[in-house]
Amino acid sequence: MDINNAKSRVEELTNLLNYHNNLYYNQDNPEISDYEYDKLLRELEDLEKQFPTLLKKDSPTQKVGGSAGEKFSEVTHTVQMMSLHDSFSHGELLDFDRKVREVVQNPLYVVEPKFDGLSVSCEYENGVFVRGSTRGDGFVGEDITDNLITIKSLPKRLKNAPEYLEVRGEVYMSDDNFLKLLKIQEDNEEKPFKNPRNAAAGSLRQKNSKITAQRNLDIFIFNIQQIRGVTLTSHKQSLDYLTELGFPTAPFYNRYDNMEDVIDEIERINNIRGTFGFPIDGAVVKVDDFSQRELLGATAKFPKWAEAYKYPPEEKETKLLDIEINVGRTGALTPVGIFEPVFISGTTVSRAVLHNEDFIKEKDIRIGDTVIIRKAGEIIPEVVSLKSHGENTVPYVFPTVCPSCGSKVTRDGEEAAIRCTNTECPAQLLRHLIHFVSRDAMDIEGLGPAVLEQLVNSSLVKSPVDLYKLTPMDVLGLERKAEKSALNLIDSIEKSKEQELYRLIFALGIRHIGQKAAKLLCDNLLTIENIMNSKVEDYTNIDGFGTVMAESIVEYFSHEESINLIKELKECGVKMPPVEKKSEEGKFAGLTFVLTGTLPTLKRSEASKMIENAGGKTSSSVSKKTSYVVAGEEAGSKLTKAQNLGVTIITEEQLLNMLES
Ligand SMILES: NC(=O)c1ccc[n+]([C@@H]2O[C@H](COP(=O)([O-])OP(=O)(O)OC[C@H]3O[C@@H](n4cnc5c(N)ncnc54)[C@H](O)[C@@H]3O)[C@@H](O)[C@H]2O)c1
Ligand SMILES: [Zn+2]
Repeated sequence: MDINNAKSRVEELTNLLNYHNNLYYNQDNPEISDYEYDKLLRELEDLEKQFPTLLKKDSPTQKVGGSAGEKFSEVTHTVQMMSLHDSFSHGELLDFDRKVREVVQNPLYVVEPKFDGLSVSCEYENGVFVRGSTRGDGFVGEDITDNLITIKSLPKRLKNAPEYLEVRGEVYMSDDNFLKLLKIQEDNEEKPFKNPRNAAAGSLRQKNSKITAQRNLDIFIFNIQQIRGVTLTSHKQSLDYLTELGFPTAPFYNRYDNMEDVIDEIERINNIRGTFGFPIDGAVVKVDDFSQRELLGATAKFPKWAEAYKYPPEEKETKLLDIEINVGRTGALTPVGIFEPVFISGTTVSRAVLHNEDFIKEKDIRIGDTVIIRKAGEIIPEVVSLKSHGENTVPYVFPTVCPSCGSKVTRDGEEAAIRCTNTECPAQLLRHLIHFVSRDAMDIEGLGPAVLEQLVNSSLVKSPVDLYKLTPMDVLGLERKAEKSALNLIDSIEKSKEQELYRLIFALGIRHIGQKAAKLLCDNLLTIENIMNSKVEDYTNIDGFGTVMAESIVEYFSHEESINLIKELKECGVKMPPVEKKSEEGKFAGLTFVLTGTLPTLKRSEASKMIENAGGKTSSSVSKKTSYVVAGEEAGSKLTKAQNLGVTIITEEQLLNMLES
């Protein structure tokens, strides 16, 4: 690869990883498996090693991926909460050992399970739990004290405690509690969490600590961040001490003086990892002696005295019995493999995603074949590859008509997806309705998929408008609907007429318009009429709005059906209240700032806060719409871009002066 290719791949990987970091850390809703994420991160790390000039200070390889959200108040960590460097092979562990031995002599290593949950810090003053926080970006986290209090296994009072103690641990959800939660979510027809880690993170970062309490989280404490009044000299000693104080610590943490034994221990843990009852995604090797740790030091992101070993995702062979085709909301046909049930990573599974037509063709996967499936911490596993063809199997032919409505399907251009374009397709209608009533959209309680399916099948509902025409008698005619719940349902449909405008825009299910984009549209264009009648340029003038999104809206409202839908919804009483324009308060109202490089005194999060408090906006990328770029030391590509675009560049000092003046 030459430097130019490498440069564009580095940029691409950086964007991708930042995108997935946001989904994973801030929304607890990853799109790809950890395994796939780790592969992308490793590719970036390798490219940066090969082309050191491409290494940026804010690369995902150089910083912890999270950030403190707006839901909670911020906590500044006295001791940085770092990440761990990953190894994926025994060879990499030997490299780690070699590097350690270049600095210190005769290291002892402690090996412990790597819990798969959410990293937290807990502080105790004179033995009383006073504060707990998330890792955030490692420097500033979120105050989640109230939520941590609900965790039974976390001691709130310590006996014989030191004057001050800050410990670090991992909040997790046990396998049992995770399976229970999935069952509850299924019964309530809620979107299930993808894996125990996301369930733990999603449950802990709840504004309402009552919800956290219901989720039955647990915690393991694995480190002392700060202590006053007691002196400890090694990791093993501090884990023993934590156990003595009553903290839940790892069920085993053994110490070794050579890498062969360390690797044996790591593999022993791997072989029994399904039996623990709590989720782990690897093992951690740590230099035991604190004075040796000091000599080894740290990078910006992780200590050089510890290494994580990530276990490969579990893979199993099974027989493919059938291929089912699901029709999604936008009409996309997705193949799902149905196979002989297998037990994998803690659960029995019998369905797996088969991606798309190209995937099936490329691997020549046929019904009756033996395939390899993998579950990389996800609940719905995926087919990885073909193991062997079964007897008398024939190549799979992807349907040319929609399995739901029988219309001919199309495949547009480059896209791998095959779609049914019939606007009256019942399968699409059902998906569309499920989306329309969902919690983030019109939020109609009591209208789960099962009820909607009956409404669609009985032809009572042919479009979202029909929901607003339902009578209690219609609903009572459905299976398993008692009078009370029928009335409740009509009531919640009625209530949804008052929903804010952005919810309706999101509910329409316009391609590329998620909840955030819907909010942007409403905040800037204020009324449904403006949103329906604007031109591509009007949309792209909105900060955060791209051409793809703009074109998608224009295309959506170019159809008569879309215009009629809005009209009929209005006639049925859906309010679509106009958005009140935010009063232009604060010195920085209407201004957008981009921060880049290391500022001399402020952390970036602090500077952002100050800008936002003054009514300004901050953005992570420079465009023509940027008002100011605040540049610190070692500012990289954003600075160059600002110069090219002629955006005003200021220093931290100038920013502070502007705020004060
Ligand atoms: N699927 C996605 O889209 C996606 C996106 C971002 C990150 N991720 C996952 O998150 C990982 C990166 O997250 P990270 O930076 O938190 O690193 P990490 O989770 O791989 O390792 C660091 C963490 O391990 C935890 N830990 C658990 N047991 C421990 C023990 N015994 N000792 C010390 N620490 C222990 C700590 O809380 C620490 O924060 C990636 O490798 C990836 O697997 C996935
Ligand atoms: Zn169809």
